Amino acid sequence: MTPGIEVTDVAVRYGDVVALDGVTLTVPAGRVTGLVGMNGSGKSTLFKAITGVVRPRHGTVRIAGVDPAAARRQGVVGYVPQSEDVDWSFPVSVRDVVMTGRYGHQGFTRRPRTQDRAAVDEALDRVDLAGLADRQIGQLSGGQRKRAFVARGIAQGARVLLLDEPFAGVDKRSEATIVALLRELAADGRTVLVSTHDLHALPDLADEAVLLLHRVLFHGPVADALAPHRLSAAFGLDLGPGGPGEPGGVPAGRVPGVPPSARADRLGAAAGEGS
Ligand SMILES: Nc1ncnc2c1ncn2[C@@H]1O[C@H](COP(=O)(O)OP(=O)(O)OP(=O)(O)O)[C@@H](O)[C@H]1O
Repeated sequence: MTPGIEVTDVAVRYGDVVALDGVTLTVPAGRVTGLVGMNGSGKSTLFKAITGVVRPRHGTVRIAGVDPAAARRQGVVGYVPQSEDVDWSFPVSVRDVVMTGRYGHQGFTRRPRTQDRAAVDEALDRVDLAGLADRQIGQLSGGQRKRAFVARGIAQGARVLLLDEPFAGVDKRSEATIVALLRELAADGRTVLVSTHDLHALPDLADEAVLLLHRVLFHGPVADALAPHRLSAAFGLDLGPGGPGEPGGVPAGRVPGVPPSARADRLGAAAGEGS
């Protein structure tokens, strides 16, 4: 089977800031992979390199066997942005957001055809949002908003789904719904790469985990990624003798001191990424 994403020796800098340095990683299709790292470790930059939004100084990225530009043209990658990257007051409905996933199928007139409407309805059904399709996107809960963007990826026909912090601002019940959905989408053969600070969510969410700190510190089974010495290296913390939530370890859940960054692009810009 073609690997979902192959990143080879990728380096990205912003001026003097080294965001990624020698990142080599193969993300398999048919599994959910968790991308874990502290604030500023390069997770969003890795997503941007995969979607072709930033061009690495050196190294290569292949998505389902093609380069990021071709993957973008072919609609191979679906991107679910961080909540902070979306203007939720933008006057568009949930259906409109999902329809942006069909742009690549519509030709330059961007006029939805019957098959586009059918694909959008099917995607909304799949994420259980059919009943909320005509609501303004900002009137959804945090978890529903994430599912709307997942539906956009499904409508697009994306074989690779990238989710940037999908559990930030989402309650536990919605989180469980999203985890179940992502597992189903991976079981269909898609590649699912999810960045998260939420170590508590990781065992249910992911089949494997990548620890990132500008380079890949570890890639393997989730249980091994959660070993205290590995988390300590990834987060620069003294976690004590136990792992997260264990005696002597940091409290279960979010790692302290690593809040999601606050960025505020327009919905249109976010919706354009990866589509
Ligand atoms: N546009 C930019 N210009 C300059 N530096 C940047 C830019 N974007 C990111 N950086 C820097 O690159 C490094 C990696 O940032 P990146 O956003 O990829 O990390 P992250 O792991 O996604 O963090 P977060 O959890 O906050 O989203 C950080 O040091 C960040 O300050």
